[in-house]
Amino acid sequence: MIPILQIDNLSKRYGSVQALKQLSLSVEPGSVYGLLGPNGSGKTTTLGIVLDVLHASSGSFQWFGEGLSPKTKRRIGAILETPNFYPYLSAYQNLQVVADVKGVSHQAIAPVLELVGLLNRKNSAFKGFSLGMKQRLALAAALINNPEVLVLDEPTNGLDPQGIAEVRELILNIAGQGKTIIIASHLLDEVEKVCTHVAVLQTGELRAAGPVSSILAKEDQVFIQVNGDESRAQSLLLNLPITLIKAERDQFTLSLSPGFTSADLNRAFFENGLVLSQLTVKKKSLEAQFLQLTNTRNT
Ligand SMILES: Nc1ncnc2c1ncn2[C@@H]1O[C@H](COP(=O)(O)OP(=O)(O)OP(=O)(O)O)[C@@H](O)[C@H]1O
Repeated sequence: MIPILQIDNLSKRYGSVQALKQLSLSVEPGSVYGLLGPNGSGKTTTLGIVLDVLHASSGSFQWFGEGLSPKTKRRIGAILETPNFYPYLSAYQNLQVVADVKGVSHQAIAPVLELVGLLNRKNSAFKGFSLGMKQRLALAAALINNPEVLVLDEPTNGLDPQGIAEVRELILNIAGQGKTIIIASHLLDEVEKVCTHVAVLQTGELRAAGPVSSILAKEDQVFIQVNGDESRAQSLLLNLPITLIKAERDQFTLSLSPGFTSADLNRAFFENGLVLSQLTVKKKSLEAQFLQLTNTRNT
């Protein structure tokens, strides 16, 4: 399958600041892809480059397997900054302006207002909107030409808890319609709640990337391969203090309950006459490391 976005060895230097170092990642269709990192880790720089607002120092990227062109740009909707609308125009009138700029029929306005929950406020002036409503109107504007991908930079920044919940729910709704979404966020909690995949950035370097469930796993995960009787291994595992995450022939991924170590697991197999040909522990430390980096869970 052709990735929605493929980034290869992207680097960016601002004078003496190396903002991005050899970043490579791939966003698959239908995913909600989080770029997670503390302030200054290079998220906005990455989005700026792939949206053609900034130039990379080196490296390349492709959208839909092609270079960026007016045609590919039309397939991407983006909100990079706090949205700017005309304060005295209504939500509907502001979207008329956006529709005209993008060459879209005004018939597209009502459905996107409905999607973001602002249809009943369509005649209210923008200046009276809460920050959450302003952000939802920005999402409506980004969606008006029905793009395949939505790119959002810190979409819940500055919102109150209710606004945050509304915008996150809306993002999930939009993803549910089959759109691919790329979100930059410094909030681990946000990425866990909204994203299917994550790339963790620190000072411009990729620390880890993959499905959220494996990258931000709560427990240490242990991968084992059994030499010999797979079904006996299965039944032994059922009687041990572990949670089975994945079983594939003679290979098992599991998490250990507190107090039960990988040495205990190895001994249990040995005592039951089964030999492990491989035992690898994937530390949960990424979450711990990330929390240390950002020093917060939800600010
Ligand atoms: N125009 C610029 N000139 C010089 N340095 C810059 C410029 N823009 C960004 N930087 C630096 O590049 C690094 C990456 O910044 P970037 O804004 O991409 O990070 P970020 O993860 O998006 O953080 P934030 O959420 O704070 O925007 C930082 O060290 C930042 O200070």
